[in-house]
Amino acid sequence: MAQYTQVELLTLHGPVFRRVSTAPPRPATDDEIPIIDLSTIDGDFEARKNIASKIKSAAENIGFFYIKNHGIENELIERALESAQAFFGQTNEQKGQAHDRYRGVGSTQINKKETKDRKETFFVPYNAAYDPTVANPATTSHDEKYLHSGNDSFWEGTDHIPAFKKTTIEFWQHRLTLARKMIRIFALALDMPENYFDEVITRPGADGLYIHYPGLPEIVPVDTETDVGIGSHTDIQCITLLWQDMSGGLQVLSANDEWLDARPIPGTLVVNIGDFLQRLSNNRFKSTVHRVYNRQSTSRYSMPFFLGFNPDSVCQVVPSCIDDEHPALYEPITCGKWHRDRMALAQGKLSWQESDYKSS
Ligand SMILES: O=C(O)CCC(=O)C(=O)O
Ligand SMILES: [Fe+2]
Repeated sequence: MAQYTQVELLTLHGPVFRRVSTAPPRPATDDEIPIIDLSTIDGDFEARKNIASKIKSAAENIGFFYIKNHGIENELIERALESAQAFFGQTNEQKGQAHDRYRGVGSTQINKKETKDRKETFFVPYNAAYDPTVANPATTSHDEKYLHSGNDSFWEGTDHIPAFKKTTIEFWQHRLTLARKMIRIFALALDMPENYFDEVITRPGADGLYIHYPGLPEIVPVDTETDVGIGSHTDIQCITLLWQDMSGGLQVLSANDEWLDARPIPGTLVVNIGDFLQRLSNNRFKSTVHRVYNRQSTSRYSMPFFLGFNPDSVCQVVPSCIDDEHPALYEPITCGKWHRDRMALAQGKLSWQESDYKSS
């Protein structure tokens, strides 16, 4: 008989409980987490519709899939990985110099019912000055100023790492370009015109991260305070593009309440849907619970990229996801407010009762 436990997630509607099998994670089959080939993404419309139909089915089922032939050169990924390793290889004091972009091991706890996260992170938020599609980066709205800090001084603390800034920005730019192409495919997958979301991704939330999960001997003895790499959670914004090294450890909660290993596959990125896109799709596309364990002796590195929509654009449930049987479940809202409130909730600065999201 299968045994179950529960995962508790903090959401803006209050806590949500998910049943989870206590069985160890098992490998996902190719049907469960499919590999989708993007080699024709720049081809004709029929080819893009074909990709969209595969993404639609993955998005409606598990909310996770791999992409291959995604157009980001392996050479660039290797350089980015070297930059991440050089950054995390510094002393804590040196890492602290990139202070507002660096979070140390155990400084976050994404799931309050699990342990602190045994990972360290460096992140780069959206900056119009690096966005290849923005002609005049100087003009920013209030919300953009909040999310997209133009304060670039943190790079100074990384000056001594050769090409760190250049490589990090280059990798961020390529992922932004790919994420925008993916959002056009997602519009098709939602049975909308391809350009449906174009106006809300002109200056989007776009956070590029380097993550290091230290190996176990680096924390002696085994530290029960920081057992999980990153606790069970869902991503906040629209889509996540994730590069992971060959360590393994990323686990995805299936619709049957089982943990599945999203095993590393060379040449691929993992794509998953976040809560904001789930909301806009009236829950048709799934924002799926996932977590990372790194219980081996060696480091695990990953590089996620989180795409939201423009923080000040009001977005409503996509019309194709509403009909008589499926009325809109959610009010229009900006991705900026959604993101800010979710981050505040995660940091304990907002309790769900205070928020505007309480269901009546
Ligand atoms: O490191 C990974 O593989 C996943 C990280 C993740 O889920 C996150 O940062 O939201
Ligand atoms: Fe995540």
